[in-house]
Amino acid sequence: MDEPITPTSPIRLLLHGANGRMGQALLRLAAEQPDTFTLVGAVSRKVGQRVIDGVPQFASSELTAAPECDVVVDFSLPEAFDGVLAYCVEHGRALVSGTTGISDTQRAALDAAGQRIPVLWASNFSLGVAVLADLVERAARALPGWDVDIVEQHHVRKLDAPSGTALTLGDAAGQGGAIPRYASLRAGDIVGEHTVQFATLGERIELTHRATSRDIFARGALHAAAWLARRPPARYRIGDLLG
Ligand SMILES: NC(=O)C1=CN([C@@H]2O[C@H](COP(=O)(O)OP(=O)(O)OC[C@H]3O[C@@H](n4cnc5c(N)ncnc54)[C@H](OP(=O)(O)O)[C@@H]3O)[C@@H](O)[C@H]2O)C=CC1
Ligand SMILES: O=C(O)C1=N[C@H](C(=O)O)C[C@H](O)C1
Repeated sequence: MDEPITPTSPIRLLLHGANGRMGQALLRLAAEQPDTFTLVGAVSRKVGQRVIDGVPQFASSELTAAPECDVVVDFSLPEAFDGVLAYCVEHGRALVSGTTGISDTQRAALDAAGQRIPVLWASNFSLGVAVLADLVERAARALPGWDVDIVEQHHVRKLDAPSGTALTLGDAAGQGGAIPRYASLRAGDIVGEHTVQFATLGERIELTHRATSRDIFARGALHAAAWLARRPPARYRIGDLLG
């Protein structure tokens, strides 16, 4: 039987996508907060079962062999997403996911999972982007008929386009009545940049967010994990977390 969770016991965290760029940032930052988190496992596609720096490693095909946890944090790829979501629903684990490029069917599965487990998915866990989305909606509402274009730039290894954040900003513009267009650039090691441009004859507004470190996303996701771990089942949004 699970140990009772008290506010003083660390949250048992299972990391899915641990070998990746985000996974490595999450491992480092979670390990720096031993009073808040106990890392019970790190899951990636290629590893077998072994222990690195005190953290048991599991291949995604062995997910069910991972120890019990209070929350799973997932930053992987769309092809890995169904497996981790099914695991969380079946085993009653809370899920924080930042995996982008997921399909409409996968989004619907997230909604359905909210009936059974606490689940929070966000395309971007930085505070700055949450504020930007709010600004974009207000600007779109205040500027009817203006052209709205969203330009996103990321590192060359990013697979999905437009980025999840660009689509979220597009939704915000849509809430304000705009029909946005998207442009994507892949260059060098850019962590993540998003510009929303509002243009009409004779004038132009640009709202830009630049991420220079993945730690902002990892910190936001860990904050979300600590918040979500002890909540009742529901499909939560980042706005619920930020109030
Ligand atoms: N919401 C947010 O704030 C942010 C979201 N992201 C998103 O997070 C995701 C990860 O980004 P990033 O870390 O840069 O990507 P990486 O490619 O560096 O890492 C992906 C990870 O997923 C694992 N993986 C891939 N396929 C499978 C599979 N079939 N089963 C299990 N695990 C698998 C990889 O394992 P292995 O290495 O063994 O192949 C790796 O650990 C992306 O979708 C990205 O867009 C990124 C930054 C911020
Ligand atoms: O893949 C990335 O790197 C990022 N992905 C997220 C997205 O698709 O918006 C968030 C951030 O921009 C970095």
